[in-house]
Amino acid sequence: MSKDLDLSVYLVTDTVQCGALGVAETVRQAVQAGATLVQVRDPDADDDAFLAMARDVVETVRGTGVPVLLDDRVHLVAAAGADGAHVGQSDMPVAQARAILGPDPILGLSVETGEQLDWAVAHLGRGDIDYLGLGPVRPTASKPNHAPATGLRYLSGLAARSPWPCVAIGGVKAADTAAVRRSGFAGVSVISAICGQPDVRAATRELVNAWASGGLPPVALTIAGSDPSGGAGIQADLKTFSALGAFGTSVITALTAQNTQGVTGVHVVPVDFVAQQFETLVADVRIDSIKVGMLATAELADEVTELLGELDAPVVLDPVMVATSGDRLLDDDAVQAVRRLIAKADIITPNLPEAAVLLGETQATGLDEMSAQAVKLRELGADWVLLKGGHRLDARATDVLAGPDGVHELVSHVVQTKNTHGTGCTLSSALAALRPRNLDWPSTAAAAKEWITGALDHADELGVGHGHGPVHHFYRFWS
Ligand SMILES: Nc1ncnc2c1ncn2[C@@H]1O[C@H](COP(=O)(O)OP(=O)(O)O)[C@@H](O)[C@H]1O
Ligand SMILES: Cc1ncc(COP(=O)(O)O)c(N)n1
Ligand SMILES: [Mg+2]
Repeated sequence: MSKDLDLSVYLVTDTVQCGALGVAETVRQAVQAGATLVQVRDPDADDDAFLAMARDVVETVRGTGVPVLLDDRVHLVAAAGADGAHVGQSDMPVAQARAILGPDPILGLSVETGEQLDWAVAHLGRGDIDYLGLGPVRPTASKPNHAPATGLRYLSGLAARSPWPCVAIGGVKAADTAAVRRSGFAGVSVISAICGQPDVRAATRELVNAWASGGLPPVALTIAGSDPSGGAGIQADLKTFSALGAFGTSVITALTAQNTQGVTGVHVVPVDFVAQQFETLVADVRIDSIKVGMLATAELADEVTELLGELDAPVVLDPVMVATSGDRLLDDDAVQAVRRLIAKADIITPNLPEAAVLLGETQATGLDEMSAQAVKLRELGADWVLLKGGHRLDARATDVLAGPDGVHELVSHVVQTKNTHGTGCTLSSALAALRPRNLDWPSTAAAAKEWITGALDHADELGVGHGHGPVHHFYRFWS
């Protein structure tokens, strides 16, 4: 019988390591960030204290679909309302545990050696247990008396012989996750990689992402126009992706003839060929995040709206209307089509003039007005709105992020430079590059804002063009 167990990021609690945050709160945050299975473990607690803690944890994850197992104490599973148990080699024998639990609850078994695996294979039925925990991968503080760490290579040999899915346990870190996955395991089981980490959500997210990607870098897609001067459009997006560790792919919507002083012409790619670029790409390449920029015409905007429906990846929409130089990049009659596209986006990044056009209002001048407009823009259907304040710099460069739980400001110092060509393109593609490795949009936006401020800080080092030059996408790499 398959119980459809997702073992990929399996949290085992440690009361001491969870520290002041506590076991239940640690579990709550980890599950929120994507942990798939939880085991309550505290060998030192008496049954009453353990039961209370287990009930707390069960209550905390209720409704999430994430199962809760108890370490060792099979007799408390029913009382705690837990979904099963995990037994070690020196705990209650599997047959007895299964007899107490009945056929449905989840039962896991720790295995450390080839002999133990051979015994399990010879004596246990396929349905007696649901998974094996193989370890330790490294020596750990949680289980100091256990067998010396045998390492991943030895354990993956056991996993290959196991008729049950296996998780790797014992000192596993996010950086090990890709290797664990490639070694044939169904998941990583961790204590200290989550319990006691300064940011439990971020630590869990790192494991979840590392597992999901198998250690591969995210692939980001930009759907945008070309800027031959290299500071905006597709060129800025690919540089940004590269600088931030995402593999860049692109679908080109329009060619512009453009330099740092202005746009002298736009050649729109036929809609069918935009679709062909997209379909050919996604037929072969996984896409982890998408940035949409210049759309030029209503027809293209509608086509892209349709195409995005085929992918399940976060979408950043930069509703590009006018270049820094003042030249139009979107037909007047295309604004309605861009509004339709907004409903397909997770986050939109208008500048102040674009926000005013989308709302049919005058341009915001104060921060309160900016917040109000950001909130109103959410009604167009994107969960998140990053309203950029580059067109109203005072003592600070302040952007406003509006989301489901309110508004907050993203603040940086003002950079004294005229080289701001492509700042909007660069910021939106930074969001797309960073989202797969961050927990949520607020943390992604904070990282993107910090990065673009650095790119502006170093813009004058490039000396490209005579007008509004580009920002320095590779400031973290070039000396
Ligand atoms: N001179 C500056 N100093 C610091 N940050 C800036 C400056 N100009 C723009 N920014 C920032 O760059 C990003 C792009 O904003 P903005 O210039 O409004 O977009 P767009 O290029 O689409 O008009 C925002 O985060 C904004 O705060
Ligand atoms: C092809 C293309 N796409 C977008 C922009 C907007 O530039 P900015 O990032 O300064 O808003 C641009 N100038 N050219
Ligand atoms: Mg812009």
